[in-house]
Amino acid sequence: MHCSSLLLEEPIRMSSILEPSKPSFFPAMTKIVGTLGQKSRSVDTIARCLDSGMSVARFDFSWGDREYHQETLENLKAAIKSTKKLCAVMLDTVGPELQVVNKTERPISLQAETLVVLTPDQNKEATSNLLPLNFNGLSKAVKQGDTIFIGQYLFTGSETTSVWLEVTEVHGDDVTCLIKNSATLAGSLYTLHVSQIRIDLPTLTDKDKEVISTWGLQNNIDFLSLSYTRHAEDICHAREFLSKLGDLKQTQIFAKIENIEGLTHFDEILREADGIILSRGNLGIDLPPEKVFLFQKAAIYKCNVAGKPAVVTRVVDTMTDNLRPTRAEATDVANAVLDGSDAILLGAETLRGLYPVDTISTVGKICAEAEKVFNQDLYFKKTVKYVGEPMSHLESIASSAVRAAIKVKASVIICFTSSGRTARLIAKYRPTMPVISVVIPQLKTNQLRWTFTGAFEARQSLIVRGLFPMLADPRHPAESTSGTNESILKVALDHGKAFGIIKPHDRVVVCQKLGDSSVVKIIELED
Ligand SMILES: Nc1ncnc2c1ncn2[C@@H]1O[C@H](COP(=O)(O)OP(=O)(O)O)[C@@H](O)[C@H]1O
Ligand SMILES: C=C(OP(=O)(O)O)C(=O)O
Ligand SMILES: [K+]
Ligand SMILES: [Mg+2]
Repeated sequence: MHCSSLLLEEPIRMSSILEPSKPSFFPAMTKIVGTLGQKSRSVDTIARCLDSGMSVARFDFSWGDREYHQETLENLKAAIKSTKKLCAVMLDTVGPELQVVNKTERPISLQAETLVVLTPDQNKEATSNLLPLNFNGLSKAVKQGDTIFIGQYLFTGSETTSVWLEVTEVHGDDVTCLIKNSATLAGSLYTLHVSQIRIDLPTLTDKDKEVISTWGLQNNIDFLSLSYTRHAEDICHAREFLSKLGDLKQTQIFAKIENIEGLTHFDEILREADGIILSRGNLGIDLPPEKVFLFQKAAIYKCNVAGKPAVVTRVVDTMTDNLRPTRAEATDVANAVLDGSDAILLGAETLRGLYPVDTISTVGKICAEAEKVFNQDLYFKKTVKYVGEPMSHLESIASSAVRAAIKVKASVIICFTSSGRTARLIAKYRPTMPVISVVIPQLKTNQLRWTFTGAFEARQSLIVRGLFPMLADPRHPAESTSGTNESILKVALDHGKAFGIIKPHDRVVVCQKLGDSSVVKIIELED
């Protein structure tokens, strides 16, 4: 994984492409977020997902109730225990998502060139010419000629179960549309998307607030995935809401950019958010297809230079039903890694797919191959130039640690961190070797009870490219004032050896704060 000799910007010997990859004890540096649901909720399947490289589990409240998701989460906990693999928890909100309500769950066949009426009257039964919605403001939001898309939850955009409509008339609360392609809507949950309009619904809905303050609080969620983030204020509101919920003030907020409104406010959203999810499913409907790549490259660049994680969705849709991705999908995953993304989010593939575990391992393998040819040198220079001078003390130390590690061909960087800040700054410079971030717990009190910090910080690094957290023993002194306190370092080295990433005679770069000075040191191991 770490000593790459190939660079895409240089001529590659074609036969070298076929050389087998060196066995790696570590999964890819790029992280995998899996959406857990019907096909990925047993303890056994989740354990295999963890073993294949999933490090964040997404629970999407667009569907399912609290009890259902709690059962899945209990299974996740059991799987974490049996595999000894850490996994973070992400709660995904419903937000202003428009849904077709099909209470009977009978399939509805829609015929091209016929008319269908969209109504807010949810007491009506869904039929081939009438579709009830969960929203009563559609007729005020659309006009004749607008394009509407309806697809099953986690649609790919091209299946025979998705339909495109054109608005022909608006009367009262109802909207009449011409069906552009024949399709059969099967199942109970259908998402409706109107291209490029504003939906007058709050980003954090009452249902979302209820779920966060019950399920979210009970389970100490690491990430809130804020669906349809459209403005920076959406993040501020969500942050304010979380701040009143005890430990959830530590929850990180990832803004999902799913429409043009979010895209146009990208810079202000990035300033407030802890990370970004490039929600290509919905955004791919809102944007003309020829513009999607441009958004992806521009957004990932901005996340990279800000040092905030970028997560890309909808990568191997066809693996929902197939054991192998298409060539286009396989290339797309690699390109996401080359663009600089931190993590890949799997949706339908793990939720209702036939091959959740194979999907994770296939995506992981593609990521690992792409990481080998990632032009770290170019990336490093670009980032240093963007940051400019004078650099902050910590940023200078972090970038120097990465530089030193590459120069001496270190097998791993070990960093000590409490808040996670140092680890994130090291990851920002995209080292080619894994970073073991040793999270040093701090004891804190609220006058009633003592608690240790560190668990959130460790799990939250599971979405950052290259970071592999390790929780330090709280009995070790948190404030190490002398270089002689090396006991935690020894534990970290042993951890790396046990995982097979550190071998005898390897070089290791260590980045730590000692008293009020920061040090980068290079150690050469004996045996
Ligand atoms: N070898 C070590 N053993 C124990 N603690 C250490 C060692 N090296 C550094 N530390 C402690 O780790 C903590 C790292 O936190 P800090 O430097 O504040 O990072 P961040 O800003 O990322 O939270 C500090 O409290 C530091 O004293
Ligand atoms: C992941 C996405 O959103 P959802 O929450 O609807 O799956 C997406 O739009 O790509
Ligand atoms: K959602
Ligand atoms: Mg979406």
